[in-house]
Amino acid sequence: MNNRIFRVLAINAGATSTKNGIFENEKCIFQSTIRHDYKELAACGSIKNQKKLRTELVLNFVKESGVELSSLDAVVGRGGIIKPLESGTYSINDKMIEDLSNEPATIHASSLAGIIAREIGDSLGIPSFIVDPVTVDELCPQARLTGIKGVERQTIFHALNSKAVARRVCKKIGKKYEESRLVVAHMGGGITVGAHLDGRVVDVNSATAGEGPFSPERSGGVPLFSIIEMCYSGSYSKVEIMDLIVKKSGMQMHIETSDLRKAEEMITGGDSYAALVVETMAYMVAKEIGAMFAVLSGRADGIILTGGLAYSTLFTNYIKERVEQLATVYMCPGEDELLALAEGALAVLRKERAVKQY
Ligand SMILES: Nc1ncnc2c1ncn2[C@@H]1O[C@H](COP(=O)(O)OP(=O)(O)O)[C@@H](O)[C@H]1O
Ligand SMILES: CCCC(=O)OP(=O)(O)O
Repeated sequence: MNNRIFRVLAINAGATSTKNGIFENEKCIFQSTIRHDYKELAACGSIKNQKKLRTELVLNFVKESGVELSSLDAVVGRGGIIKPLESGTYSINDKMIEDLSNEPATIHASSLAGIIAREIGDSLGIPSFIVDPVTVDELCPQARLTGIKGVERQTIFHALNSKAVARRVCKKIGKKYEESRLVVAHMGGGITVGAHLDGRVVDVNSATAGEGPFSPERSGGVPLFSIIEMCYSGSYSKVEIMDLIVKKSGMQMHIETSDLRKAEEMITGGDSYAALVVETMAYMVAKEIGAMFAVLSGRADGIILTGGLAYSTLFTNYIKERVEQLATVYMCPGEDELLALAEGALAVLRKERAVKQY
């Protein structure tokens, strides 16, 4: 049974991209990364309304691959903002679809991958899964409490890739992930920096809740009173404020692009404000790494820089300058999300791992 070759379609909807892969067992036989123009997505009006565009892109991808849809054994998508849960592979059931279709899931594109995976899976009569969604919750009690009783922190972060690259680095340095201490900074459309202690992410800034560094399109932590003033100014609806924090702020608000490559071109062209914005984003990542280093009591086996922004030497050099005294910095540019999704689905198809129910 385990010698069988399984074909899996993996879908990863990110804030600025749609990434797809077709796997034959662990081997990726066809892959694509579609980087969306900010205006193309904005024209859809809402994340929900991006579903048609992104579904068409996934189906075109399969068509171009030459792989028959009917030859697939499973479809797996990146999970979105659903209820907090433990790490693992989950079957996409009706309750999950309901939660992926409603607030707060609808503020981030990751929810679309699960919805699209289920639709394609159902149309083919094959199972659909999500793996390590963005709401994997392993926070230590001290990371959960806030200064306002009843207001607790919730993890919304790049769980899938952060854990996948942490495992990869552990393999390289001859450690078990379950016995390691790492700081992992995932830097994409959103930026999250987590403290991984013995295989659990015990603290991490939320990607969407106005915490941590600003990112290509998120505000990160901002002075609360200024936001309260904006909320009561009469100039913004609730949705507009949330959109500002999650989709329309950060680097993009400052210099009108969420594409770091374009920002680098601006800097090369002599734009000193673009230079300040990019350097500040890196400064904030370094500051968050320092905070997570403290969470690990000042002892870490390494610091990992990953995500699309980690391709930029300019950006990562700014970070390294400030943190390389703390621990060895490992570079894992891009992400391992498609492979991690496929692996999660394969483990269930091979009955090596029990599928979890939402
Ligand atoms: N080669 C590169 N050099 C510099 N920046 C890059 C490169 N590739 C991607 N990026 C930047 O990484 C960011 C997107 O990261 P990514 O992890 O793909 O995001 P998401 O998954 O949120 O869509 C964008 O700002 C993009 O411009
Ligand atoms: C919602 C948490 C993960 C996240 O921010 O993903 P992107 O960087 O793909 O937007």
